[in-house]
Amino acid sequence: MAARVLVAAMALPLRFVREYVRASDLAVAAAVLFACSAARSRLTSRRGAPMLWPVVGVLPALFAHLGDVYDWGAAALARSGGTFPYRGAWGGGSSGVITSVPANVEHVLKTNFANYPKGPYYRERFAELLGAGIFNADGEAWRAQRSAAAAEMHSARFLEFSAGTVRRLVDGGLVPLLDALSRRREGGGAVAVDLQDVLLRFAFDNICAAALGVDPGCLAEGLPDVPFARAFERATELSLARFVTPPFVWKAKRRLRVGGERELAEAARAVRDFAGRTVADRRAELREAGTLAGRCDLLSRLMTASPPPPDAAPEGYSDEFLRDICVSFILAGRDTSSVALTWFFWLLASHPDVESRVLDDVARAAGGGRTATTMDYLHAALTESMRLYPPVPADFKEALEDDVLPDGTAVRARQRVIYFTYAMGRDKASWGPDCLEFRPERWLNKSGAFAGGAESPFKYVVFNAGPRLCVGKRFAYTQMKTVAAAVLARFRVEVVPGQEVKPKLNTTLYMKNGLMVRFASREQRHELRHHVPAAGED
Ligand code: HEM
Repeated sequence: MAARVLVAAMALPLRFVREYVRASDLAVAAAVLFACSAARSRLTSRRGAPMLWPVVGVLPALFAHLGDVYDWGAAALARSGGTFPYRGAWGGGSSGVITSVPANVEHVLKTNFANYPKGPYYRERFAELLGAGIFNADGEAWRAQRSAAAAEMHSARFLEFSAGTVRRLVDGGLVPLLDALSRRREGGGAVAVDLQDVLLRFAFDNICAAALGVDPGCLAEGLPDVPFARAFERATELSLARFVTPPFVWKAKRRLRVGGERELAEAARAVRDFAGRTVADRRAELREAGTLAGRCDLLSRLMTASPPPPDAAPEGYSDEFLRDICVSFILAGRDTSSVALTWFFWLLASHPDVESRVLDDVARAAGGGRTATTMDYLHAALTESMRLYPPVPADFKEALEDDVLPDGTAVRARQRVIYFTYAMGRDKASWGPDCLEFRPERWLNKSGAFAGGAESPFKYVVFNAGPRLCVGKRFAYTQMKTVAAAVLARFRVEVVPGQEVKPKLNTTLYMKNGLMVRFASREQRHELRHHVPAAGED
C-alpha cells in the first residue's frame, strides 16, 4: 500500500472533483489554463514526457487519460527513456521525477536508502489513521518496529499460526460460502457474485486474525456490513484524498472540522479506538492469566516479547506502540493480496493452459511429494500475474538532499521519486518482447522449480525491495496459494461474460467494477490435504 502518490495524483477521480473542488475553483483553473495556453509551446518537457503546465502541473494530461492512466503512464515512460519530471497541482509541494529504470529504483530503495525516507509529505497525510505506525515511520522509529515485526513474522511459530488462520478461514468461511453460492440458482444458472468483494472480506478477516487475534466477521453469512471494516476503508480513502487536495484546503477543513476532514477524524478515531481497546483487553488478559502462551497473533507476541526488545522500555512496548503497529499491519495486509488474487483468477479464466497446469500442481501437492510443500507452478503463476497487475501500482520516496540518479536525472531536496511498478512489470528491456504475455514459465527453471530469486529484486518491485521490502511477503504468498489451491480444486470459476474489466484509479490496483463470477463445483474434486505452501523465495 502506501506512498503511492503517482497513482494518487493520477487517481483524481471525478468523484473527488465533485466532493472537494467547487465550481469557483474550476473556473479559476480554467482561466489559468487559458492564460497558459499561449505559453504552451515554450514549456519545456523531456522528450515523450507529459506536458507540465504552470500551476496545474501534470493534471491536464492526467485528465485527458483518466480512462487508461496506467497504460498511458507506462507508454510515456517508455517514450521518454524511463524517467521524466512531474509536478502536481496547486503548489502542494508535490514534484519530482517518475521512473521505471531498475537502476534508479535500486539507488533509491537500497544504495542511497538514507537519503530517501517516506518523509513528512506522506506522514502528515496519514497521521490520523496510522499515528507513528511502521508504515508511516522513518529513522529509528521505523527501525524499531521493523526489527520487532520481522523477528515475529519470520518466526516458525508465527508462520505456523498464520498458515493455520488462513486454512481455518478458507475451510470454515470461504469454501462453505462458495459452496452455497454454487448451489444457489438464478435464471437457470448459479448465482453471480463479485469475487473481488468476497476476497476483500476474506483478507480483512484474515489480517485482523493474524495481527490482532480477533475476527471482525466480514465473511459471515449474509456478508454483513462491519463498522470496523467500514471505518478502516473510509479512513484510508479520506487520507488518500489529501494527496490530491490543495493542502491549504484540507488543512483549513481539518482546523474547522468540516466535510471529509471531519469524517476522516471520526473514522480514524473509530479504527484507533477499536485497536486500542483490543490492546487494553489483551493487556488485562495477560495480567489476569499471567501468560498469553495460547495466543500467537502479532499483538500478543509483541506484548510478551521476552526478553523485552532493546528498543522497548523494561516493561515492554507501550500500548500506543502496539496499537499503531497493528493498525499499520491491517492497512498493509488488508487489500493487497485479495486484489492480486482477483486479477489472478481473471487471467486464469482466459488462459486454460495455465489453469490446467496450476490444477496439476495442486493435485500433485494434494498427493504428496516434493511439490506438496512448494507448488512452484502456482507460485510462478501468482508472481507472473502480479508482474502484469501489481497490487501497489506505484510508490514513492522523498529526497532529503539533492541527488543524481544513476541515469543522470537530478533530484532536488524534498522532491519525490515515484517508481511506477506497473510500467516496470511491462518493460520490454526487462522482460523481453513477450513482456505483455501472461507466461508463468518465465519464472521456472528447466526442472520446473521456481527460480524467481535469480531476477533482480529491483526489476520486480511488487513487494518493494531493499530494507523496506514488504515484511508480509511470505504471509501473502501462503495466503494466496492456500486460497487459490482450495478454490480451484473445488470450483470452476466462470467469469460472467460481457463485463468491463479494468483497473480503478487508486493507490491499490482494484478492479474498477469488481469481477462478477459464477462458481461451479468440479465434477471430480481433488481432495486437498492441507499443507503450508512455503514461498519459493522471500
Ligand atoms: C500481495 C500482497 C502484498 C503486496 C503486493 C505488498 C506490497 C508491499 C509494498 C509495495 C510495500 C512497500 C510500501 C512502502 O514502502 O510504501 C509493502 C510494505 C509492507 N507490507 Fe506488504 N504487500 C502485500 C501483503 C502484505 C501483507 C499480507 C502484510 C501483513 C501481514 C504486509 C505488511 C507490510 C508491512 C508491515 C509493510 C511496511 C514495511 C516497512 O516499511 O518496513 N504486506 N508491502
